[in-house]
Amino acid sequence: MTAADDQFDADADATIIECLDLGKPRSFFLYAGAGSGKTRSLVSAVRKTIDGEHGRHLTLTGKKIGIITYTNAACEEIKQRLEFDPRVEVMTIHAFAWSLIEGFNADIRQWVAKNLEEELAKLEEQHRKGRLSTKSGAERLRSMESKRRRLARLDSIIKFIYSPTSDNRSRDSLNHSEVIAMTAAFLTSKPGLRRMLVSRCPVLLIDESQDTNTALMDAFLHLEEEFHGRFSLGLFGDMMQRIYLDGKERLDKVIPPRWALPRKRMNHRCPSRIVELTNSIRRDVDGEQQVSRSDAERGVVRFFIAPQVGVDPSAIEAAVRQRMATITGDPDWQNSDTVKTLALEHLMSARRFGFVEFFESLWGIDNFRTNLLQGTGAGLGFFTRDVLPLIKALRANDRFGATAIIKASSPLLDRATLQEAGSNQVAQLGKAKAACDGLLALITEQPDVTAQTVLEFVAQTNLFVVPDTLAPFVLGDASAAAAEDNADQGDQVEGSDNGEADDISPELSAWSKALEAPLSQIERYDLYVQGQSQFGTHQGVKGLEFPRVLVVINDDEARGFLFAYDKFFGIKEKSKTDLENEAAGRETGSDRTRRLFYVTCSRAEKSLAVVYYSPDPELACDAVLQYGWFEQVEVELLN
Ligand SMILES: Nc1ncnc2c1ncn2[C@@H]1O[C@H](COP(=O)(O)OP(=O)(O)OP(=O)(O)O)[C@@H](O)[C@H]1O
Repeated sequence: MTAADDQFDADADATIIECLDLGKPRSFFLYAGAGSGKTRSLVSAVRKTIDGEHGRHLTLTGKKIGIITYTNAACEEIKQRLEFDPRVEVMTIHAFAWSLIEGFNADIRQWVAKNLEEELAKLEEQHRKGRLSTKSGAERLRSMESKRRRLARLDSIIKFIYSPTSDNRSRDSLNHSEVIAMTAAFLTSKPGLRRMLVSRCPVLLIDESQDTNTALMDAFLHLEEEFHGRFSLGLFGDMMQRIYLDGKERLDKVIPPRWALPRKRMNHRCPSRIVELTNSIRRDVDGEQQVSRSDAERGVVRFFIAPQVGVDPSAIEAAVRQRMATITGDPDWQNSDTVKTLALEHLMSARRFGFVEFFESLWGIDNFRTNLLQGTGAGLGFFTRDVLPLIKALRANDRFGATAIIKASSPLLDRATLQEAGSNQVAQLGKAKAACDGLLALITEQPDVTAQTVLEFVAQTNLFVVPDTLAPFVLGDASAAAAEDNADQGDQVEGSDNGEADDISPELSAWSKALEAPLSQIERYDLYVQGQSQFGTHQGVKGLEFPRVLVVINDDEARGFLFAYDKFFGIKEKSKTDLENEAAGRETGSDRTRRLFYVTCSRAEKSLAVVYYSPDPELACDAVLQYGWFEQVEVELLN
C-alpha cells in the first residue's frame, strides 16, 4: 500500500467532511466506480465528524447522523466500524422508513384502505376480461378474496406492526413494499413528518443510493429542496451498479447544481487487468474510467465458454477451477471453498451447493422469499435456530452447549414445567436427556434422515415447540383448514381459500415437499443464507469482495427475464420490444445485464473466471472477442 495512492482521491473525502458541517450542511452525491472506497469514505467522514466539535453538538442536542445501507450485513459492518456510536443511526431503508411512520395508525389505515381499494378495482377489471379456468384466474380470485377480507377487518386493527426482517404474516402487519410506498407518500404529503426527520437527522447518508426505491428517493430529494442549508442529504452510489428495478433511473442527472459532486477515480480493490476489464464494460455507458493502485498486481481474467446443453455443470466448473489454478499459479483455485461462485439466481446456487430439494418448492412461493433469503420465519427458525444448533452441539459432544440450547428454548425444561414438576425435576431432566440421546442416535444411524422424520421425533419428544407453520405435518393432517389458519394472515399471503375442504394451499404443499429433503440440506441452506458458503448470486454480492471469483452465466438455467446474457453477447436476436426500447432511448435487458456483469466482475481482488454456458459456443467466442473486452488468450472454449 503506498501513501500516495491513499491520498489519490483525498479531495473527495475533504469535500464530504465539509458537507457534514452541522453549522452549514450541504448535500452531495459521491458518484464513483466499484472498489473506489465509497463505503470507506462514508465511514471515515462520519468518524471525523463525530470525533470533532459536531460530535459534541450531536450529544447535546440528541440529534443523529442517519445512515441508510442496503443490507442488514452492511448495517452491522458500518455500526461496528463506527464502534456503535450512539450519535449515529445505521439502518436499512426498510427499518428507517418504519422508524418514521410507526405509530401513525390512523394514517396507515387510511392509506392501506385506499391502496387495497385501488388494487381490488384493478383485479376486478382484469377478472372481467380474463378467463376463470386458468391458474392465474384462480389465483386472482383468491387474491381478491384475501384483499376484501383484509379491507373488512382494517378498522379492527388498533396498532399496525411491521418487521423489516421477516415476512410480516400476522393480520395487523404491513408488508415491505407497503411500508416503503407509504413512507414516500407521507413524506411528500405531511410537512410535520419532514420536519421531524430533519430535526432527528440533520445529516442523512444513503449508501448504494442508485438502488433506493424511486418514490422514496424522490421524497428525499423534495425534502432536501425544502430544507437545504439546514440539512445534508449525502448520496453514495454508482449508476453503473444499479441492478434493482425500482432504483431511480438517471438519478445522477437530477442532482441540483448547488450540491457538491465529489469524485473518486482510484480502484483500491481489483488488480490492474480487472480494472481494465471493468473500464471496458463501462466505457460506452458513461465513460467513467478508473485507475488502479500503483501497487496493484496484474491479476488474471479468463472467459470460458461451454455448451448450454448436454454438460455437467459441476464437472465443467471443477475443470475451470483447475485450469485457473494452473494459469494463476494460485492453488486455492483448486479448492471450491476458497472460490466465490456467483450464480444468476438462488436456485442455481441451491443446485450447486446441494440444498435444492429443500429450497425449490419453498422458493416457488412468492410470499416466502424474504424469509427464505434472510433465514427468518418460524418454520425455518424451528430447524435453523433450535434443531440444527442442538444437533451441532450433540455431534461435538458439547454437553454444556446442548444444555444451554435446551434450557433456552425447550418446553421440557422451561420454568413453568420445572415448577410444575416440583420434586420430580430430575425425571424431567431425564426426559430431556433421553430426547437428546434419541435425536443424536437418529441422525447418526440415518445420515440421510429427512427433515420430516426429525420434525416428527421432536414433536413426539416435545424437545422444541413445533410452530404453527409445521404443525399440520406433525398431525399428519395437512388440511385446508389448517392451511387457512396459517396462511390467511395479511394481504400478501394467499392461502387456500376457495371453499374446497380437501384443497391444500400452495404454502402447505411447498412445505410438505421441502420436508421430504434430508435434514443435511437445511444445514447447507443455512450456511448459504448466512453468507458462509462459497456461493452467492450476482445481485447478492453487491458491495462485497472476494479474492477469487467464478461468475456462472446460464440464461437457460436462470430462466430470468430481467437479465439476458445470450442477447447481451449477441447469441440471441433482440426482441421487437428490445429494439423499440433501444430506439426510444429506454432501458433494455442488455443495459441491465451489462451493469450486472460490471458488478460481478468488479468483486474480484486477485483473479476472475467467467463461465458462460452458451447455446452456440463458437458464435459466443467470436462475439465476446469482438467486444474487445478480453484478449484472445483470455477466451477458452470448453467441450
Ligand atoms: N484509500 C484506501 N486505501 C486502501 N484501501 C482502500 C482505500 N479505499 C478503499 N480501500 C479498500 O478497497 C476496497 C473497496 O472499498 P469499498 O468497499 O469502500 O468500495 P466501494 O466504492 O463501496 O465499492 P463497491 O461500489 O464496489 O461496493 C475495500 O477493501 C477497502 O478497504
